[in-house]
Amino acid sequence: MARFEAALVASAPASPLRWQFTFLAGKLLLPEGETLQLQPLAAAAAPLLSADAHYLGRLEGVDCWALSVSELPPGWQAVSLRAAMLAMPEALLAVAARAAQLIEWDRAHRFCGVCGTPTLRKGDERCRICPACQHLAYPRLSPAMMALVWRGRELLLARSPGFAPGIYSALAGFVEAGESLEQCVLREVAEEVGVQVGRLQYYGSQSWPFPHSLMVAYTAQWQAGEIVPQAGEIEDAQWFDIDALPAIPPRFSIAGHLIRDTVARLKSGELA
Ligand SMILES: NC(=O)c1ccc[n+]([C@@H]2O[C@H](COP(=O)([O-])OP(=O)(O)OC[C@H]3O[C@@H](n4cnc5c(N)ncnc54)[C@H](O)[C@@H]3O)[C@@H](O)[C@H]2O)c1
Ligand SMILES: [Mg+2]
Ligand SMILES: [Zn+2]
Repeated sequence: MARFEAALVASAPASPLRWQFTFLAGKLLLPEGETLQLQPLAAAAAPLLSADAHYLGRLEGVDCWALSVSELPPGWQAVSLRAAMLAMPEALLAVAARAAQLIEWDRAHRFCGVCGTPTLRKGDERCRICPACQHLAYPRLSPAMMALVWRGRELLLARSPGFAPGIYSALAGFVEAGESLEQCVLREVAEEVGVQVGRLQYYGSQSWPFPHSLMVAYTAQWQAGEIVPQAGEIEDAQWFDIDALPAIPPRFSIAGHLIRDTVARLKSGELA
């Protein structure tokens, strides 16, 4: 796995190349005409690093920066972050997720949420501070559970209205104030598909920059209840035999990893 060293400021002499994640209204800028492959830029390449760029750290010794621009520089194209991330190598995915979330945080916290005063970036940590009331705004994360419900050789997969046609996935839902992740799994599964689950097993997590989710994924065994899809949230939900799955998300998302790895565990008898 490529080594990424996070940092707030560049500590060593600048590398001749740099990874630069430049955003325009939430879209990622890539040099025109290229495929969706983000390429390291020569240090002097446009768009030049502006003073409010965010230094992210070093990926395999190459400096990584994030910045936002207000108009499209000549010779660049704006592409969807999701589409670009689908084409990125794994190591770059995490840096792109960090870049996107810092740009969104910087954009959404320019004024103090307490007194409305314009905020400033703190020099010693990733934080915006209000010069009037000292209120601190750190980059916001929204924890969200993901649950793959299983029963014997079957998986409970669902689709939300915004999913690509035919795609089914694991259930997902934001953790609410005062709730643990486990309580969120039980609540969201009951709300979204009407069944009760148990034997929660942690699977893994993923930073998900749309716009600032932190996905925490579990497998959960069905305990009771018939599927009743939540109107408005869940377009369809069904039990699928592990040898007859519908189209599922690619391995780019933790849902894609979770479903494929759980199928393997059910087939091997590791999960039973
Ligand atoms: N990486 C993956 O594999 C994967 C797969 C599915 C969903 N997700 C993500 O999981 C997250 C939650 O999924 P969901 O949309 O089903 O959530 P959900 O089931 O809780 O329902 C979404 C609703 O939650 C509310 N909401 C929006 N932002 C919120 C926030 N930050 N905190 C609390 N409530 C909020 C809104 O009313 C929204 O309609 C989303 O960011 C989604 O993109 C990731
Ligand atoms: Mg949901
Ligand atoms: Zn303030």
